[in-house]
Amino acid sequence: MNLLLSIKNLSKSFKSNSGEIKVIDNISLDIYNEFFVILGPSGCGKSTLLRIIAGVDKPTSGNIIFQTGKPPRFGFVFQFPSLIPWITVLENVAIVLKNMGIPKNEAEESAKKYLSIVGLSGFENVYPYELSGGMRQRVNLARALSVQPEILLMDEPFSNLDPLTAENLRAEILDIWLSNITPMKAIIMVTHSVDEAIFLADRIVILTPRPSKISNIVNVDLPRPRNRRSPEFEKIEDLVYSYVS
Ligand SMILES: Nc1ncnc2c1ncn2[C@@H]1O[C@H](COP(=O)(O)OP(=O)(O)OP(=O)(O)O)[C@@H](O)[C@H]1O
Repeated sequence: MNLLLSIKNLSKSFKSNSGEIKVIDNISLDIYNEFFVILGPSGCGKSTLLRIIAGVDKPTSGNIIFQTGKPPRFGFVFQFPSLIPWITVLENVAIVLKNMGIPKNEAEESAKKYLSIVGLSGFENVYPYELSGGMRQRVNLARALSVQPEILLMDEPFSNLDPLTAENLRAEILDIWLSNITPMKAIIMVTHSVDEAIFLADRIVILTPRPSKISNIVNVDLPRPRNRRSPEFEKIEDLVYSYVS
């Protein structure tokens, strides 16, 4: 495995009316080319950690060292897709590429390609309000993939979807990840679902309640697609639950 980034002695506090709230307490982690999941209870600081990795928030102390010496290209998928309502699905993806300076035709061709990868061929010319929640999240994913990220950051991407849609999308993200059709070297995903973490991850870091420290790191060395009913899956589930509780 190739090391991509090292989180070194990272702490984060926020100022509030009642004083300082410490959210992250001295976390150090190495992330390799892997599907890496950050698991922890609500409010422990998972999203904050993801935002700091992305460079959109700053740590109070500590830092992140990128192996290449500079931050890689990130793609983001958040829990709630933030699509622009008055432009089509195709334009919602292409706009990101046009903003990067890619010419209109090329941006639209590329947007079509990524919409097809996420199973939305034929929906290019519809508007976001015409889509189901799952389809909107697919557009979000197409948009994140279209920038050809080296690291895809996902913050609870399935938690606002119905169970069946969430399960389909999990399978598709795994397919995309395993097929190497994109230059993605790692996926870093935040969740509070133990089941989802074990289903998807190569490794899971389990955080404690706020201020979050590392409780444990678990390797999920199971072949894919994973069978949730297998004794091996259940064994890891028991182990992870023993660390979260
Ligand atoms: N900009 C901010 N200013 C003040 N407090 C903040 C800010 N961002 C986050 N927090 C606080 O930091 C804590 C951690 O928030 P964060 O969203 O990182 O947690 P989380 O583990 O992702 O939670 P959840 O699973 O519920 O989404 C929370 O108590 C939150 O209120």
